[in-house]
Amino acid sequence: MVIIDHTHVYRHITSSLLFLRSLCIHHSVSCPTLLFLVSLFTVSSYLTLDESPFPNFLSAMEVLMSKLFNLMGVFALVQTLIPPPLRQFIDRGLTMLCERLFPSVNPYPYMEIQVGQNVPDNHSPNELYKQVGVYVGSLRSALHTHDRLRAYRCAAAEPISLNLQDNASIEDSFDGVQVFWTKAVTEKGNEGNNGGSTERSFILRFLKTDRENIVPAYLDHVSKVCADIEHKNSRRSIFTNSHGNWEKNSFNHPSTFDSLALEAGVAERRMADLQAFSKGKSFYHRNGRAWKRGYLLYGPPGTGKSSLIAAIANYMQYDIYDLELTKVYDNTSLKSLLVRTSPKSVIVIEDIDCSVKLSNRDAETDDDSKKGRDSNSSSKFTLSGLLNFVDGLWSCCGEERIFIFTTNFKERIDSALLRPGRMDMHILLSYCSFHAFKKLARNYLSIQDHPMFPELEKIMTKTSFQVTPAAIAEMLISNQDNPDAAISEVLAAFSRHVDTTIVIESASQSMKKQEPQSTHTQTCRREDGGN
Ligand SMILES: Nc1ncnc2c1ncn2[C@@H]1O[C@H](COP(=O)(O)OP(=O)(O)OP(=O)(O)O)[C@@H](O)[C@H]1O
Repeated sequence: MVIIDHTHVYRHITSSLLFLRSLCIHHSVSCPTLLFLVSLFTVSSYLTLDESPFPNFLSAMEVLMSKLFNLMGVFALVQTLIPPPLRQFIDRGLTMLCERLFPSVNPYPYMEIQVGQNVPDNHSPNELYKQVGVYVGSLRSALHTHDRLRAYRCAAAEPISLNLQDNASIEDSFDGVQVFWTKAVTEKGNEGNNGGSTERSFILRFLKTDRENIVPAYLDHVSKVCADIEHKNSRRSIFTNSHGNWEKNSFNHPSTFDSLALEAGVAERRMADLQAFSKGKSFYHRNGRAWKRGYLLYGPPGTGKSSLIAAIANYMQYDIYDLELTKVYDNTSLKSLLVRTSPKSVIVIEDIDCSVKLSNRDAETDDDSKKGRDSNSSSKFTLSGLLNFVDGLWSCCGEERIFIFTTNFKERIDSALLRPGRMDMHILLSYCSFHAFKKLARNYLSIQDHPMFPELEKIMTKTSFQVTPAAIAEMLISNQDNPDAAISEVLAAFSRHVDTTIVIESASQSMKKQEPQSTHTQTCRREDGGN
């Protein structure tokens, strides 16, 4: 009696199936070849069995599978010995034979798309080939499933990129569909002679039934991911306008949301807003809005407006276009500058109230003003030109852009420029609070707490004397190796003013009774003449 170990048989079956699958996928073995092999096994099993082929189905299967398994090993060995062109020839022949014999059976369920190094007609480099290389190297599965990868770096400052070894394959999925990439390398011409050449390509393989889901959506996805990676890896640039053109420079400002001393929760809210913006393409399009965002940063000098712009650009990994309005000749050149900005960029106009005379439209009286012109200069550039720049038909000729205006005097800016849609958020950057001070102390002095903190907090909340983060930063920098001295200096600066402030405040209050006046103006004046 034959005792059959069922587990043994199942294990054979499973491993054989897995082996078949991997042969199909990674080694371009088509179904006809496999059908041929399996038939060969069946016949050989039939011949080698003592009795009828099916005296006991499971024992027959066991024999069959063990033979199949052995032959697969031999096949894999032979496969390495057969040159690829001959292998492809045999495969094609068997595929055609199979299609003739069994027209209703799909002998090769996979579809392949070859992405070559060059465009076939004009031999120019195939951009998609480069993109696939970047994409495939970025797949996380590459690190986990491959023991051998290639690493390269194009320039010293660029990050390291990974890529597949020649003839290696990798699996990916898109919208629930499984696809496989193979980095194919074919030798052409006489090997070893100068006339021979190497043809490289990526081959995308997926089930024919998935073709509708894959082409072109998946290839578009590959291009997009590659563009994102390249954008992320590229170095930031800052552009400034000169003679109607943008001049490019590399942007290395180190400011980040972490290095900024802001009020509690401000950095987090800004980052959340920026994140929502960067992911909001479909939201903006669905609602018929141009995919752009406008921020007005206002507050006294030295409160971090420029630093916040740099932090935003670094956080979003956007380039900066620093628009100098005094160098813009007319509305047409403004428009042409706008058209030449790239997507994923921050367009900045600093100190918008001082750049050119863009006074309140309602208050414009003379002839030039009626035409919307800046009467103080030879410029034909107008306020309405600027309004259209930020939120007109031309403002949406590039996508994913952030407009940022800064000013020390928000009240001087025309309300039309500040309305939502142009400046969506107005962000006040103000004098240094104790919360912001602690952040500066953490960044500049590397301390989280200090015995003098409670006293400093008390004084900072008690006095209306205000100091900008820039001024505090200076005190900390000059004592960066000595936290005690640094905190003492800040404490002394506030203590010196605390009495003065009380005097000024009480004087101010008594004056207010006669004629209302801003305490804020008093404290600012004190700071100007400070120390
Ligand atoms: N909130 C802040 N957090 C950290 N550093 C700051 C902050 N504000 C100012 N600083 C420091 O002070 C210096 C000046 O800041 P910044 O140029 O950003 O100020 P600003 O508001 O743009 O000034 P202005 O209105 O004169 O252009 C920078 O070196 C920056 O490091």
